[in-house]
Amino acid sequence: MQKLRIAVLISGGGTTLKNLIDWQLARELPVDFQLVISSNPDAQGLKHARAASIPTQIVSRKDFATAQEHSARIFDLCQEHDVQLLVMGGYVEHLLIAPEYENRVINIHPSLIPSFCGQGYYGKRVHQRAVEYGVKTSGCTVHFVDNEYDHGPIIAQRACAVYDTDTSDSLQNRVFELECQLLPEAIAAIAEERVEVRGRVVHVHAII
Ligand SMILES: Nc1nc2c(c(=O)[nH]1)N[C@@H](CN(C=O)c1ccc(C(=O)N[C@@H](CCC(=O)O)C(=O)O)cc1)CN2
Ligand SMILES: NCC(=O)N[C@@H]1O[C@H](COP(=O)([O-])[O-])[C@@H](O)[C@H]1O
Repeated sequence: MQKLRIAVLISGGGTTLKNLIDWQLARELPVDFQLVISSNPDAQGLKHARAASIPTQIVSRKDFATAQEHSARIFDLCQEHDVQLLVMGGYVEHLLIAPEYENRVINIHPSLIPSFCGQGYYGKRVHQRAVEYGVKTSGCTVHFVDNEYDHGPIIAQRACAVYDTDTSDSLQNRVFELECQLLPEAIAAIAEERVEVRGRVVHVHAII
């Protein structure tokens, strides 16, 4: 099978990127990493990319007048590297999708969308607010990215319990374990051409 040419967008620790690299090294993910793009020159995640010999590019938001110009630079790089799928892993900037990349950008969000998502909801804040609200179930969501935060068609979700003894740290750890399975599974489904988008509804066809 042809491997899917992917790029990963990061802003910080790169824990999602590291997990994808580990899956690819274990030959459980049919992808070739073309590029890691960071919005932050000091992102720790860049070390994971360099250790895996993946080319890196820094595209800082502050170097561009508008989110549109910043996003356009990111998609120009994707075109130059013939990227088929762009994956957000802890990316915090607002991305405006180039028409040719519609339904070719995905994100993993650490809650069950449409709960605890949108502007201001990223990283540990998501879990802090879920614990404060007292929900009994949380989880993670992989979705296609459109021009609104955490709004595009949902590809897959996985849930876990939330206990009244949980802190934002303990919940983050439990959800992250789910993320480490769900995102590679979703990417593999896209690579195997098993994912079909019909309006807002995504059909993920099983392997027969
Ligand atoms: N067009 C889209 N862009 C982005 C999406 C998306 O779904 N559509 N997802 C985010 C990732 N994300 C959660 O999954 C997320 C990240 C950041 C924010 C946020 O509130 N950001 C702050 C700025 C933070 C900073 O610069 O340090 C803000 O906008 O005020 C919300 C959701 C990535 N982009
Ligand atoms: N709203 C998006 C969001 O909150 N993403 C979350 O950032 C973490 C990875 O960040 P890292 O790569 O900086 O470790 C992941 O848990 C991901 O779900």
